Amino acid sequence: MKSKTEEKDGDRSKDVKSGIFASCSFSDLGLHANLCQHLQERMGFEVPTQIQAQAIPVVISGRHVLVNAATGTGKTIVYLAPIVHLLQMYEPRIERSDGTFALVLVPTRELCMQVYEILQKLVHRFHWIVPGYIMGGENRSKEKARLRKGISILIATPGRLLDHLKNTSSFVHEKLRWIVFDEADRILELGFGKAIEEILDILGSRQNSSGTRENTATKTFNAKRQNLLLSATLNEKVNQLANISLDNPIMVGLDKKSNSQPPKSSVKKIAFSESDEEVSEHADTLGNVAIESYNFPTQLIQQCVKVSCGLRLVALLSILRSLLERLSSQKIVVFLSTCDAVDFHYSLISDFRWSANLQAPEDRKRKFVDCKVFRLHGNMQHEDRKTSFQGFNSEKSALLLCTDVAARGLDIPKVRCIIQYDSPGEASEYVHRVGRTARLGEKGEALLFLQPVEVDYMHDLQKHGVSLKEYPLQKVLDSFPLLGQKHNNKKFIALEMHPWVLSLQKSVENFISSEPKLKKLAKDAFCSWVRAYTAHRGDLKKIFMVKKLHLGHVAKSFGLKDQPSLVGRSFKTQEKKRKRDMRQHKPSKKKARLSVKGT
Ligand SMILES: Nc1ncnc2c1ncn2[C@@H]1O[C@H](COP(=O)(O)OP(=O)(O)OP(=O)(O)O)[C@@H](O)[C@H]1O
Repeated sequence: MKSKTEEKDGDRSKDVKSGIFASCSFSDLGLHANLCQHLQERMGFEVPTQIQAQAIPVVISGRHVLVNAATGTGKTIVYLAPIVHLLQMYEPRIERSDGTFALVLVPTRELCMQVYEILQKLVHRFHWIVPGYIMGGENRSKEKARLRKGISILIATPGRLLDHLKNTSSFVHEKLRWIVFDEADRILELGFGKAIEEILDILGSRQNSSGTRENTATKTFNAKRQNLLLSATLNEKVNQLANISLDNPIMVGLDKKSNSQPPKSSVKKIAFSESDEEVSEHADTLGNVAIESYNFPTQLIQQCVKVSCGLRLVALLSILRSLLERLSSQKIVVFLSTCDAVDFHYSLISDFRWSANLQAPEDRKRKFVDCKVFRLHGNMQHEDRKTSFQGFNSEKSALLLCTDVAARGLDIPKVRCIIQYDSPGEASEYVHRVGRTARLGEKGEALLFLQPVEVDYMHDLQKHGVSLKEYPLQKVLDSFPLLGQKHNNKKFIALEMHPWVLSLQKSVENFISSEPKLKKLAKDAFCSWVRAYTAHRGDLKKIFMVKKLHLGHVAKSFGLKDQPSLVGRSFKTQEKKRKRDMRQHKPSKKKARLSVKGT
């Protein structure tokens, strides 16, 4: 028999799910019966989500569309299902020699593989529709061979696509009908703007640069072309992309509750919630589609861990241990700002063994964070990156340490907690990072680490509709027994003096100083972390001020006992080297910033 709490939880989950799923069926949306049956029986999708119910008929109608909906609401099917539906209707049937009919552009390799895998399942009954992918890091000649044979629906990262468009003469795309930009804003943030313009030019799908829409009858714009843009966060960059790539689009998913300015555009707007449905015409250009307030899954618990710099590492390790003790099966993702920081924390967490008794012999020490650990960042070898991502995906209980390379679009089953150990910068990145949990009505929690000097960032997030509760760090620290005894939690004690904190910090420092490789990783991570901290942009510079950092405390947060001046000197040396390299290579400001961020 179910307990009352379980029943309540069940009811709540039903409520959440009813806000996500629509009350119609896939066939009501106009999709082919075979495809609907396949979605239900093979993929387990009983009914469409609300955004699917809203957007699929619009995509089938052939209009250009801009889709905005919360993370994890099923946007991938919004474009893949109508494309498969329309392609399977072609008479005579399409053939491989016809080349590519649909192109899906995504910002990262992991997302490329993920969309490809969903597409593979979706075309299962339509064997004449060939799915394929091309992306950075893969073997070019093998990709050329696959393109020569013909790929009907192609998933691609922008750089590699442009490469093939320029250099692979056997890549047939004359019949291209759809261009989809998934995570459109991220593609542009990663500096692919110029590549996208070139791609649109080569494919003859770019509208004129004056910002006014070209008549679809003009020579460059193919009347049959249908372009789609999707993201959970829209901004001025998407606005620019929309202006150059969409023709008289319909916008689906903008919620009335958001503080968005109504777009001054010829865009038709359809509200996300069915009861809210509204279609309205606006004036001339796409103008301002920036959304200030973001939508979050209602079941997502969002908290903030306020902790001073020197205690960050101990707090992180303790929270991880507490989460894993609370639920034996836990999938946790920790976001860090740089590749070096990922490598250091990965090695530390994988190897650090501990006993509450500091004098205990090595063989009596146990792993402090007892679960499988994975890492993911842009500087890893392509194959390692693949193995790591697939490994974390398939585990029931595991920890992933990563940069923002994992922030977008990734649909990893059963992730219960997102920890933002380093803050995300732009609020839109916060949205995507936390969006890796609480997907499609599942439970999830998100913890954001902030130092006391950074708390203004919470106000910045509040402007975007994010409200954070304080995480009970003291209570968690009190809950750990030292030498078999729990801390007397009736007595308030400053975290800096907390016996658990002191003991753990000392053990971590001893462990790192005894492992030369780890110590080197810690120093590198320290240096790149400080550099990344200086790379915050715009108003965020006033919150994340490097001047306010105590470098000694930063060193402590990497378990370094060295005096800050020593580590600081190596930081200065690296900084000089970086400036010298920059002078030699002269990358654009944007690229320099990205390399500092090092995702
Ligand atoms: N109609 C449906 N019924 C059940 N599950 C669905 C349905 N549509 C999609 N899903 C599942 O929901 C999850 C989220 O889908 P998807 O990754 O497309 O979300 P998204 O909106 O693109 O998220 P993000 O903004 O983070 O990229 C996936 O696991 C997908 O298989």
